[in-house]
Amino acid sequence: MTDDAPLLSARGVTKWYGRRLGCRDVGFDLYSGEVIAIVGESGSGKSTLLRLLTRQADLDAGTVSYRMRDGRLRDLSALTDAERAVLRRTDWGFVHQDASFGLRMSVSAGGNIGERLMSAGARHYGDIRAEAGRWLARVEIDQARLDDTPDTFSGGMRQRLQIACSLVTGPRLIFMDEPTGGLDVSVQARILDLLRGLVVDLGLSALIVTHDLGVARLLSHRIMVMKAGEVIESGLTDRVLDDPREPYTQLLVSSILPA
Ligand SMILES: Nc1ncnc2c1ncn2[C@@H]1O[C@H](COP(=O)(O)OP(=O)(O)OP(=O)(O)O)[C@@H](O)[C@H]1O
Repeated sequence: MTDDAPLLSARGVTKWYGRRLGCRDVGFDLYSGEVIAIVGESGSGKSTLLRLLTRQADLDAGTVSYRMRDGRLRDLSALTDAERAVLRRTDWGFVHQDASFGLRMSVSAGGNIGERLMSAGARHYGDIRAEAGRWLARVEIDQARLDDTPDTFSGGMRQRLQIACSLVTGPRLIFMDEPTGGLDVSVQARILDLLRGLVVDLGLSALIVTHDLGVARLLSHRIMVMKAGEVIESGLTDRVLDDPREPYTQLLVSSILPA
């Protein structure tokens, strides 16, 4: 397996909720160092797709494969629960819109980062605490807040802490679901700046679900546009946003549709 092989590969990914379509026949390859944004209006299937890719929900049809650290592309369905858990704890990071999905709100900031480090095998208390402090600084949270709990943090600080927790184990792939949703515009801008810097510095791959085309423009190399559960257009971000081919994408870009 060469480095040209995709990191994540989806084929024919399909999910029904009873008779309601979640998503249908989605296929794409994500390469190392690449950021793909999944955009579309509310209910178009973005979060469903993300849950299927991370195997938080079962597929009705299709496959999702991931290139493991040993270079082998493995079908995620063929992994044991333990192997999937290791991926989630170490090689994948998650940033949720709702920080309470990604953080333990009554555990200190240092404890949140430390737990993730320990689940990846770290044992030495002093090292864990030092690493947690470094990561707080890296996401621009005052290290004096190391022992404070996230329920005393602002929304922006919680997102920064989620980012620190997800990156501390050196993951290769980050999944983000509306990472700046619900934040003030100025707070959003600073977090997007931080994310953009980290993605570049660490050479991360990421999949970002967003209804905000500005977020997609700033962070992603490629875009997939979803409508009613299907990917109706995909391509390089600038091409899709500056020269959308599908009438639906044109409406989305001109903000006529509620994104
Ligand atoms: N757990 C569920 N049970 C039943 N139907 C669901 C479930 N989750 C999603 N759906 C349906 O699947 C379709 C896609 O929803 P999904 O949440 O993936 O869209 P979305 O693009 O992420 O929307 P939003 O931006 O509002 O989160 C919708 O019709 C939704 O009602």
